[in-house]
Amino acid sequence: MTKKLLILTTGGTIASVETPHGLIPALTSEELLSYLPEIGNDFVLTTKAVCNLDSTDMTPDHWLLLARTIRKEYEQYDGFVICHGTDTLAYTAAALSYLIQNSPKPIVLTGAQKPIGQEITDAKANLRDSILYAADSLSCGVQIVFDRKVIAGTRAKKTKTLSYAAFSSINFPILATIHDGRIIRYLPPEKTDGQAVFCDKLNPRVFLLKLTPGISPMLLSDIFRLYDCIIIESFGVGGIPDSLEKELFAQLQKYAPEEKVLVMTTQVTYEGSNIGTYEVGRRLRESFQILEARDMTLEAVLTKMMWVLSEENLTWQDICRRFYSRIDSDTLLD
Ligand SMILES: NC(=O)C[C@H](N)C(=O)O
Repeated sequence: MTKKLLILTTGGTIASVETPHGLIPALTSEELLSYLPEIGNDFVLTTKAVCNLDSTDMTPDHWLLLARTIRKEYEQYDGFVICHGTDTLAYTAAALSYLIQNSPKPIVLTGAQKPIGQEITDAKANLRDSILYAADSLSCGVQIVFDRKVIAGTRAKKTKTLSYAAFSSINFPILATIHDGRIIRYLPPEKTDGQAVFCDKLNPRVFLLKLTPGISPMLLSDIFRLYDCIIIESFGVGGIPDSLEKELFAQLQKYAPEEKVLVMTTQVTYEGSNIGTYEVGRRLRESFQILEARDMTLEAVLTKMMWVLSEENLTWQDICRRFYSRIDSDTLLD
């Protein structure tokens, strides 16, 4: 049977045109697809514009809108392709991985470094590969297809600003590559027979504090007052500098661990954190109940915490269980 796919567009470079003020997303979803006239012979493709933004302007509300749109259309289609700007694509992919879990149908995100209307562009190949991947019977769950690579939705990070190879899979193997329309899978997908589980809430009050040498503790009390979760992006495997420790510990003592959730992660891209390694980190772990991101990407930690804290009245045990639970127990994805 011919596969029916829904192509959702959100803007980004892929749909942008050159203007005197710089690139602006302007193409309609039909115009975008018209650049691949031949692909309509093999699949039934329907397009729908969700928004038309540079992905700099995507927010948690847009992630919820995308999840709601897919939920509404879920039964009508065999798979979904989301065209998205590359700058925050990894955040959207991670957010959708938590908002739509256990999906037997593929939800593929793609974009481009060059607009689809330009003579030299990666947009057509990325869009074509995404459609092929979303139409393949073995595909399932949330993934990014970009520059011939298939990356798990919670493992992608934009690591190049200009190159076509814009995304890397962090601390996890690439799931597949696509060459001349052929999908070569490195990890066999575990297709679930169950139902997709949709979530329609996120808690956006999650703050990222990136440590810099000699950082001032001045803003800590405001951050703790305004946010429900503080992610500290530490330097290496993890540690709290002297300049911050006194005020951080004072703030943590004021709240129960479930009131203000502290998550430790690292600003180093590969190999993850381990706060227990050095004295500068272990003191924190021995004094307070905190979460550790270990090898997760920042994009995944931030969006997962928004999902974890979307439920009300969670105990510390509930928070730990939700944060450390794997969204896919077979492939060990957090
Ligand atoms: N390549 C791109 O798509 C970058 C663009 N600024 C965006 O994220 O929308």
